[in-house]
Amino acid sequence: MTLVCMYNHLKSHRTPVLFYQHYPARHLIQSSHNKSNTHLHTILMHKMLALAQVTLAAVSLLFLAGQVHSELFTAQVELEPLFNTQESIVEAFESYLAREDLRLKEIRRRLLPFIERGRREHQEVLNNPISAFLLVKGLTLDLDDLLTISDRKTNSADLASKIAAMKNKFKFPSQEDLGGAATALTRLQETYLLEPKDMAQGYLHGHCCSMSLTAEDLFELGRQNYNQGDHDQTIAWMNEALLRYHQENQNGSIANTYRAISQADILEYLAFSTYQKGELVNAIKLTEQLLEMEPDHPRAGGNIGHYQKMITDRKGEDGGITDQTFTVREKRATQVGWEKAKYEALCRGEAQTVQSEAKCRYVHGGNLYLLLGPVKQEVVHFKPNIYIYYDVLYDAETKIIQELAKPRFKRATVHDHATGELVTAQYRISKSSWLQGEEHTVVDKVNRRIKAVTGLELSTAEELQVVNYGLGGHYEPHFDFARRDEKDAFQSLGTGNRIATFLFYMTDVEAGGATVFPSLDLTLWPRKGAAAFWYNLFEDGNGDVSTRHAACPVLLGTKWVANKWIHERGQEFIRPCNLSPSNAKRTKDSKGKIKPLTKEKPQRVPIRRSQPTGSEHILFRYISLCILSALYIFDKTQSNLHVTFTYVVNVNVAAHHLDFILITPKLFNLNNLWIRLIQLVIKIFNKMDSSLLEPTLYIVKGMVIMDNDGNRILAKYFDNNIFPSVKEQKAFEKNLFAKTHRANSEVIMLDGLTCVYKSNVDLFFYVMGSCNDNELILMTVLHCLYDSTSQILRKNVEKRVLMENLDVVMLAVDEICDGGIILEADPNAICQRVALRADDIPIGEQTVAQVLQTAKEQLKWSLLK
Ligand SMILES: O=C(O)CCC(=O)C(=O)O
Ligand SMILES: [Fe+2]
Repeated sequence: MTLVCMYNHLKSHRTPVLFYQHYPARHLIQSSHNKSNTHLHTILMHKMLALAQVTLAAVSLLFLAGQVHSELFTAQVELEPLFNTQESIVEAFESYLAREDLRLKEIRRRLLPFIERGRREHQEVLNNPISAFLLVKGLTLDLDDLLTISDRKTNSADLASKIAAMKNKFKFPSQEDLGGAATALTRLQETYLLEPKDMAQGYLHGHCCSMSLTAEDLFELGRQNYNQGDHDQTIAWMNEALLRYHQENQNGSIANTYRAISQADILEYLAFSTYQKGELVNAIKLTEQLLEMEPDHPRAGGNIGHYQKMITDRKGEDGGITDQTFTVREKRATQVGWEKAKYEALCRGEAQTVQSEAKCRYVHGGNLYLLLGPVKQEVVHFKPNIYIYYDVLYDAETKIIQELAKPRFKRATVHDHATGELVTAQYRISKSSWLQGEEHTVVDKVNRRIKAVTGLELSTAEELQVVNYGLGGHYEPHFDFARRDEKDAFQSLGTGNRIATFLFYMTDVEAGGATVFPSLDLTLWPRKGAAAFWYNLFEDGNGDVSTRHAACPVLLGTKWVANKWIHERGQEFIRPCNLSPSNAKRTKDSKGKIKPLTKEKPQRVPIRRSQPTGSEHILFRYISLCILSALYIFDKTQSNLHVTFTYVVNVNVAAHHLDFILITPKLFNLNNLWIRLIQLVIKIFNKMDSSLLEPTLYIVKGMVIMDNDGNRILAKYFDNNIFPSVKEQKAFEKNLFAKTHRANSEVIMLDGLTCVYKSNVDLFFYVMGSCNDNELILMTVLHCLYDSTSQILRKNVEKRVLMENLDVVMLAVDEICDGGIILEADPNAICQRVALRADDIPIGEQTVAQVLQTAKEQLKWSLLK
């Protein structure tokens, strides 16, 4: 009976309660609501009543009665206003404390004559009638005054009413928010296998440091775990709470009288969870400790008897579960099943398989927008094909989308299979808004961009959904498409099922928050401005169950995404139905894991045109540059153009695509073809009204050649904004050399620049571009720099020979690139030109500066003739 009673007592906390649930004033309130809590509360009340916490009782009452806002924890942005609330609360308390200080000072002042009289010779006081009068007055009138001042409640009442007034003005979290926030920590702990002892000190998966937790905080987290029936976690948290309690007592950081919990409270949970785990001997030990601390404890004695009886009934067996044979991970897998365990492992960045065929490329999909700025596509998974597109959302657009979404945020819902209704669920913690294309040009632009990149029809797609994840916000494994047995799924829309998902990442997430595909062993880490894309349906219209995916809990930082669910209708000619058996549903193995399709023909990629080959990528980019260059020259001179550029474009307007013809680099007169071309380019630009990526001619930021000690031999920077002084340039070069001279790769990102490099014997060649630039173009420039140097040095690419021919190499650098614009990428052409110049002007007779000046002049005139 006793035991049942205790169990009930503990169980009675299952409903979420305020954080300091044991705070005396709150006990007062709660115990009147909840009879079963009365006993525990009475004990604590006795301890605390002396404090006469009228103020806090009033404030707490206010929270229970007042207006509080729920679900703030479901989106990070919703929590921001709490700082205002907090600030006002601090202000109100500061003013209360100042007035209380004054009051206490006054009491002290009025007490002084009492003390002084007491110190004087008693007879002396009595001999003086004035002093004697004051003695009498002191213990009558003055005492009354003192008591009145001591009992003055105006300050606390004022504080309470001030805070009461705040409820209409500021946002306050609700009990549900508190529960949600605590559950979030538990979720993070489970998913990322965090240790309570690390979390207690403010460590999150190696990320330091949030605020460390007090014994009361730790106790509350333990209690939350208890309420969820997780006794291992309860024990872990309560042990930490106990430890912290002792530390705090030792260093006197919390006044004992004001403590919201006692050691006995912690021990009670600890003992009971230990019992729940079946570890009876330990449970007895803990309960005995509890009894030592509180000999009158109402349940402890009875429980010990009960545990002992259980041990006797089991003939001395403890009944404890020996967990030692399992690792934490194995145990978790047995607790939560295959899929969740895999999901969590992928969230931690474990268990990923990188497909060897995965590769990056530039694609345009035959789309006019993308021809001028092809998108960077990475195929991160084949069958099903999952793509990442980089730099497809600008920061400025992200900001606007966030601002549009915020005022309309609603808690994200899920589709209830059984009822067909949209409901909120613990397994999806975020807030979202839907944005229509018509409401803002940015939304419209983004929609058109999705259409351009995917090649799919968007008129039947859902609106753009913008999502902000909350505390530990996540979305457990789910399908984006509706299963056949789902009631009412998308039927009312009349647009068919969700054929594909396009998911923008609007933030980088500091830790956690990945998108994972448990069946595919695939983790996608959010990268600001990038987007993931995949088909949810096979070509026969059946759902592809291997696309089941999840959003991992956000461990640190902020996660915003925006997704577009594209529907079947309208895609009939773009992605025609295919009933081939290779599109049959995938099957699962005994563990529930999706079996890979062995003979399936490759799924159609979302790009309608044939994929460009490696050299074509570079070509596309050059073409766009050429078109722009043509415009640039056109702009400068208005007529009579002479063009020095390498590539000429022949435009096939009728077919709505551009065919490119390579023509040898020679000066030639502008003829009809060029005029037509320029007219067409203007037309395309008009049509585009905004290009996908803003192409620029100023691609190269700098070129450097260093020796194998990292000393600069030749350096040229084209953008003064990046490194305004030589000192900064040299610091950058030092860093660049340190990072690259031993690395076995050819490209790195440094100080926001993409740097491609190549080394030979005792020389290092570098070409730098901005981080948005196409590495392939930078690579081409690098190869041109290297190959022309090699030709100039007659294949002796070494420091000594280079120093002897430095002037000619400098000329070559100028021929390759002027002010950041690439002029030529063909080493043969470069060598021809520098040879010409070098012969023309006997270099020995001029300074290098003069040579360069002349070279520049010539180039300028050849451009603007
Ligand atoms: O946020 C993510 O990473 C995935 C979101 C998602 O799967 C969804 O909203 O359906
Ligand atoms: Fe999804």
